[in-house]
Amino acid sequence: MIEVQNLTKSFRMNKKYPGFRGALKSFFSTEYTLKTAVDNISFTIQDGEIVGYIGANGAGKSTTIKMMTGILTPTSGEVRVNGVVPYEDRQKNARDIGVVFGQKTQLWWDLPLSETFTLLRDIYEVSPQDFEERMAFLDEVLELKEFLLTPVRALSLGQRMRGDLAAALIHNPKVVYLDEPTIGLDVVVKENVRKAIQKINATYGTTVILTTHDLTDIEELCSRIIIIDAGKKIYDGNLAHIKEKFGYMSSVEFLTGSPVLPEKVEFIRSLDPEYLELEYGENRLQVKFNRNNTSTTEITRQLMGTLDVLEFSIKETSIEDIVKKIYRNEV
Ligand SMILES: Nc1ncnc2c1ncn2[C@@H]1O[C@H](COP(=O)(O)OP(=O)(O)OP(=O)(O)O)[C@@H](O)[C@H]1O
Repeated sequence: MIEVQNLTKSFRMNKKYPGFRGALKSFFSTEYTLKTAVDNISFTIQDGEIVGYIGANGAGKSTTIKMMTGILTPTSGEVRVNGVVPYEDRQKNARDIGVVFGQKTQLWWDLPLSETFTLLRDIYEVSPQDFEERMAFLDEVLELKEFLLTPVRALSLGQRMRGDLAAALIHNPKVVYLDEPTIGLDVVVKENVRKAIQKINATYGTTVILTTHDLTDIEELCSRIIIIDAGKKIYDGNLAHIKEKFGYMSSVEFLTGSPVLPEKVEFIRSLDPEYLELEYGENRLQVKFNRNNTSTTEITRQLMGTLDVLEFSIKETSIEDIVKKIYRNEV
């Protein structure tokens, strides 16, 4: 079980002054400002859960994960992972967790993947029999065989990510932290990685904490999500509840040859008075609406007549949109 209680992390930063002289002054100054990246967050995660930990850029996700994995010490509050305080007992904690940072590899760059695995086997003191079993399972779910002997630097991004996942799981950890595990991958590899995560969770009851900006990752993997914004927890609950509200949200963007005049487009609100939002930009208009109330075709048809449309595209609902809605207490 993971218990996070009143967790807070503030960073001290040298006060910034403008210009070159200002930069020098900041460098030698003893004045500082405090940035609170994680602000009094509490939650409990049960064994075997897959929890999506989501929020906009800079919301405080990585900082929370770093405290949960023991890389950072909180300013106040506490984390316990199966009774261990990660930043106080880093070695003990490391035996029970696996970590993947999608943006950075933890594999040895010049070694073939297979040697990284044997090194990890020795570091974690995995018995030869357990290692064999584990590798067979990981090969089955992640299809590693074809590139096991390739040096990591020569792997494609998708192969590298599968290798990173396998490396994080060799010692059969009870908890894995996956920070953007599908970032930059193509659709097919994303799907393979998701399937592997599901299978690992189902077979070994591994607890998974997942941060991602990809809504499909969340939909396919997480029954529970925790949403944070500006360091604070703003939602903790069922994904079904969020989907009911936002699963039908859609958005269409128009690029125009001349500026968009609000008085010419505001009439569109009548198609979906409950949800429709208009976002104006320079020669650009974005219309966000609920597909239960109207359709992309209807909106496009009506706006084609009044706007000087060069191009239009349909966009997925983003995490940022959902966070904004929650902030307005619409959930
Ligand atoms: N070492 C640090 N020193 C100062 N500020 C920091 C430090 N690490 C993070 N921050 C700040 O804390 C806030 C939260 O950062 P964090 O990396 O946790 O966000 P995030 O939700 O993971 O964002 P992203 O989705 O972009 O990775 C940001 O404003 C960031 O600039």
